[in-house]
Amino acid sequence: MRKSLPFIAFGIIVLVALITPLLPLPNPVTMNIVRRMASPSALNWLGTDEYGRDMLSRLLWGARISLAVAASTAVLACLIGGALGIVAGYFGGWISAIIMRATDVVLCLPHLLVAMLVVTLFGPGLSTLIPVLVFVYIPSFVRVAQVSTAMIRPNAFVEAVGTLGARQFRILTRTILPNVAGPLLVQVSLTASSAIMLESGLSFLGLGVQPPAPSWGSMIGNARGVMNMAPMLLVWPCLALVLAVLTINSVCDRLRDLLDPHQVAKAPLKQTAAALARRAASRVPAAGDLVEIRNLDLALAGSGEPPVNLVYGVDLTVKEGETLAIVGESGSGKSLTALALAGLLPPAVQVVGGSARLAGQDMLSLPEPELRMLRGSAISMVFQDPLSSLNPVHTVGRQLTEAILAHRPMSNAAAQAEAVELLKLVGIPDPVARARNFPYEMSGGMRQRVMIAMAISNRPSVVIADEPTTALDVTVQAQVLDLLRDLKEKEGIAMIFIAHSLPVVSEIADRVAVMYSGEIIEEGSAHTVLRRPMHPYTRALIASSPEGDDLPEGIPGRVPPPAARPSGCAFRARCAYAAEICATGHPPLVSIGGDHSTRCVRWREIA
Ligand SMILES: Nc1ncnc2c1ncn2[C@@H]1O[C@H](COP(=O)(O)OP(=O)(O)OP(=O)(O)O)[C@@H](O)[C@H]1O
Repeated sequence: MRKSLPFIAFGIIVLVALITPLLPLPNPVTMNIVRRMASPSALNWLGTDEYGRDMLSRLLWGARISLAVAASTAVLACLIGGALGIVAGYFGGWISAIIMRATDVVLCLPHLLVAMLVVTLFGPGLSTLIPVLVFVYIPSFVRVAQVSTAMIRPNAFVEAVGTLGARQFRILTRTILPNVAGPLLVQVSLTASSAIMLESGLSFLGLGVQPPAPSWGSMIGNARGVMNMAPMLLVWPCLALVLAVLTINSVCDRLRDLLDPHQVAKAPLKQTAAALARRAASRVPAAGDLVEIRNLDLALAGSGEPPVNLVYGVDLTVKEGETLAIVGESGSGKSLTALALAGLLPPAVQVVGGSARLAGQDMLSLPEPELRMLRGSAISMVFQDPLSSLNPVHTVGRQLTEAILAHRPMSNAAAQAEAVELLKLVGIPDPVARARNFPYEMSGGMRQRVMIAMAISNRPSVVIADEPTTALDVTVQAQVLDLLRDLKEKEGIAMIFIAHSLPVVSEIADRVAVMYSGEIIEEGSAHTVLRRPMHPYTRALIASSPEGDDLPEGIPGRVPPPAARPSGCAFRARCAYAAEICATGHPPLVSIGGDHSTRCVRWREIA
């Protein structure tokens, strides 16, 4: 309820502004000199102004103008600035240079002075005010959209859509736009509250909404002259202004929280978080599966387009204390499968079927607030790049302390002591001094240890480690793998370990699932899959990163893009064992003894 309060308050403000013409209020511009500056009464609930006009009526009609100016300014600036920013971020080069330099120039101009100049030249009124406000707010949208697009542009999925022959316009609108919509939406709400302030400032100076039309700014300006005799005339419009801006800012904060699934739960949720985590833990069937992913189908949904399947019918289970490794080349669907379990799928990717249960709780049907409480407490993640996952402006000790306090109510001092213990547990020497370091003061290996400490800080039942050693050099890789293995043995935490290379997972995994082109093609105990691989793709993966002095053998070709997945076996175009039968029908995942299964129809010949 507390979380939806800003939306409720905003909804009430908008509703009241919309129905103002229907309310039985006195005309906001009709003067009544006899009742000048009258005190509040049954006739005029908030009294009258210096011309005898009803204050309540003027406030509500003024709200309509303020909100209309704010909404049209924010939407128009978002459309123009967002489009320019996406184009600049996507194409880069001279196009970006021109757009961004022009943006810099506009940003250098003081908003209020530009608005005053234009309004003075072209005359006051809404038809001048709105375009000038749109002009001064466009640059902030350009910047947000440009930065977000430039960050998404290098991702494999953007290139994949391009290689399918999609036109630039389609890539921009269907692939990039859904990924930058979140930050743009937050900017819309920020701009709306800022535009209300600017409009009021201009109206106060007599350059905005023209009398006798009511506007909060002009009401403040008029009340200033009579504030000695009727101070409340100044209070009401100021109060309306403060309330509207505060409400829009709170909506903006909530939007940011809702649109950023990586945010951890805030302090008020501590009790519920702990309760949920306990509830989740208590649901674990005695010797049952902690994680149970069944028939998971994920797709890239474009408006009006048939969805492109990215992950097909994935079935996976992880028992308590067990480590499951998901292995495969880039683009095989490993990360999306794990992200679905954590409720962290990118906005463009949708669940089209199946379930992903953690301790019996279907994570795909949980609302975001509950998911957020479980993240960090029942399930946590270690990402590939610790530098971008750690906040550069806080010490690692503080970040660890906050991670603990977000889920467990305790004193700050106790959380700090626990943070130091955690640093010690993950093998960081001199943990008390290291807790005071900023992330940039640590080596890559140290930072990854901090990330691991953070992931286990609330004793989750399962940790997802998404290529945690890829960004590290070989020696440090081995140390981090040793640490994860130790933690798994000492703490009994289950783990889903995502990797490209099979030898890496041989160190740590109990079971291995090999993924190719969105589906599992082989699964079994780590020992069996590594010693007796029964799918040519698994064999090729092992040969591509051999142990010892053997030379690696590259796998010819590349993973087919999701929209161009061939019929039959998806690996057949790259497979040395491919035969006619591989092109007919989709090969099922068949059990070939014990818990070992493969999707290769020719596994007997391979054996
Ligand atoms: N936000 C997204 N929008 C559109 N497509 C996406 C998105 N994220 C992933 N994909 C696509 O989904 C498919 C599977 O991606 P996923 O990241 O799960 O692969 P992966 O095996 O984990 O690869 P990597 O090892 O590179 O992380 C890829 O084709 C990828 O391009």
